[in-house]
Amino acid sequence: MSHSFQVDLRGLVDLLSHHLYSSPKVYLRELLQNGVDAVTARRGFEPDAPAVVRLQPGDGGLRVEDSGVGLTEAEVHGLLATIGRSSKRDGLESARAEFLGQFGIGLLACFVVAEEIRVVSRSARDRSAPPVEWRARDDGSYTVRTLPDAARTEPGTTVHLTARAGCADWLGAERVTELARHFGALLPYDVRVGDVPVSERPAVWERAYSGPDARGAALAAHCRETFGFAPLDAIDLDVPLAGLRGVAYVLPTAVSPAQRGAHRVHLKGMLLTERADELLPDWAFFVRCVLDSDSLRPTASRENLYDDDTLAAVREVLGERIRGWLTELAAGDRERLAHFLGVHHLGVKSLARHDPQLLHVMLPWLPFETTEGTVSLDEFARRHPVVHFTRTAEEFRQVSAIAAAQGIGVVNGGYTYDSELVELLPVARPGSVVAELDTDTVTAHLDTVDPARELALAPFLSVANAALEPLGCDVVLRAFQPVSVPALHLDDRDTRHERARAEAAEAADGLWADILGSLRAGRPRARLVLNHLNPLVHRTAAAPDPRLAATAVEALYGQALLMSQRPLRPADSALLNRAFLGLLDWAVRPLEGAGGPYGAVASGPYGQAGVAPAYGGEAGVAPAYGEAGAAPDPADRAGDRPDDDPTERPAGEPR
Ligand SMILES: Nc1ncnc2c1ncn2[C@@H]1O[C@H](COP(=O)(O)OP(=O)(O)OP(=O)(O)O)[C@@H](O)[C@H]1O
Repeated sequence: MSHSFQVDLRGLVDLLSHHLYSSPKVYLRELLQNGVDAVTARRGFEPDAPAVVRLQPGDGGLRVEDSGVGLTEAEVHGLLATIGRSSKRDGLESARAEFLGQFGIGLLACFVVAEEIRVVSRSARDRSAPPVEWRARDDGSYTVRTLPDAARTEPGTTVHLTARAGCADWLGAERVTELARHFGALLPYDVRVGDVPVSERPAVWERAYSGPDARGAALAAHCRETFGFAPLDAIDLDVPLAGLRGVAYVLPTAVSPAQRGAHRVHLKGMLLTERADELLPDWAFFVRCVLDSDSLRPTASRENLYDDDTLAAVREVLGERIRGWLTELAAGDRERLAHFLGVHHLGVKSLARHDPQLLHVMLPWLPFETTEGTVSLDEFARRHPVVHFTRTAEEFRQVSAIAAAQGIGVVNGGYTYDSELVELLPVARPGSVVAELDTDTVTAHLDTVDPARELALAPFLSVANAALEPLGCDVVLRAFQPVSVPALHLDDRDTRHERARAEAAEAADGLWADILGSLRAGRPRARLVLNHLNPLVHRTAAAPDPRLAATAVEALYGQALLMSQRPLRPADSALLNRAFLGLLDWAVRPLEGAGGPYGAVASGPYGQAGVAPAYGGEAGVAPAYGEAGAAPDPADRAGDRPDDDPTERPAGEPR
């Protein structure tokens, strides 16, 4: 024996109100939608039929009357009283396209705010059929009865809602007016609350204006009202073939490309959502849209867009439109383009990576940081036969001043998308040559020092190399501009990766160490290039005491590191600290003894205990290179100072 499902209406309403709809306000959208669909259905066979939906709040309830197709008694049983049955789904796909509803659950939304729904309807299809009344309660019971002819003379439907306890507000005049405007301002028919029209049609982007300025001002005002910002520009989105009408407003300030746009989408005039985030391609994050579409479909909650092929096609078409606007600006309105790029160059760069045509169009306008300031790649490529670039901003900072002084043009590829775009340059500008700048290229561009001079400085270079050995850094001597830069720290990513790998290999054991060892690409060395033209480097090389020279080289290393703006490792911070104190120590040393400018320190405020003896024993006697053997062991140096308290160094921090 077969049975039919029973429906617990209260459970169903609870499901809708708590899990499908975001707010009770949707009840009004469902009523508007049914009224509009009924008018559309009637006009399908009676084109001149009146097209009115009137909402009348009052007496703790709401009345919604439409001049639509109406229902016969049989249809009331079959459609209103059958959950999930819809007259709008029965026809062909093309028939469904005309209507807003399709699921057959909309009327149930009224039970979220009403305890009783009473419908009085008269069919336009069968004028001989009497008016019919359907009365349904939220416990699932309903009654149907026919009414005398006089109860409703004209075709159409009136829905009466009686507020559920605590929900009278939702049916009050103020709330109903607000909601009707919110959802229904662009509906195609005459929608009123009482006698006050709700409709704002034609939409602001479809109205006739006295000229472009008046239109621009109206759109700007609309954008402020809708999104709360004054747009940089407005892009028309009319694409009749795709059933799309609307406008995209360009944001006046930069936003993160990761931020999903909240667009306002109407379906056949009815507001579907104010938070559509899948409407545009990701790169178009610099606009906010208001759109009315005939082709897109809603999800069952009617609060978002159904993600299907149609949405993908719409995304494509809208992207095309926004791209077209950009191309037009580049061709004809440079001032506006510059203004736009000043704010949104990141979005355009992101787009240009995947769009050779746009890259070609925008290349003369997109700004890049280079050794010649902020210029376009186009212009830069014209000036430099080889466009060098760094992959990180930090590498750029390390080398930009030096590279510029040697005549090497470098682009900072460290900003988002920039290195990708530089690498695409040969595609956009055939014949251009692009090369990544590494430490070897920079060093190769620096002049070598006269071999005899370098030989004479060999003892100093040996001290310098020994001083930086614990930091994995080689010291080389070159002559370069600007003279004011004493030292250049070169440490590219490959070197750093290789060093990190080597450190991991040392810490690991067994198989893992072998694997890491087999990956070894070469000696992981950073490089400190001392500038032979710089007077300070001269004086350092001529320092009478190798220990002073070593401390000065450490300080030069620290300064070069700071200039490169690279994050400091603990070993680097320790070195900076040590070098600073070491130099201070050397600087104040003449105070020792009785001959200093402040008289004898022995009896001074510091007393005897404050006097630091010079390194190596006798105060003031500094061993020259060659004497006292090799350079001091940097690991020992700090420790043999009497005032160097090892307890002040953070535990585990390398010296
Ligand atoms: N005002 C009305 N005039 C004429 N028919 C109506 C009216 N309201 C509802 N109906 C009929 O009742 C059916 C069910 O309505 P309901 O609102 O539950 O679902 P729907 O509008 O078909 O779909 P959806 O759930 O997507 O809104 C409709 O398909 C329609 O045939």
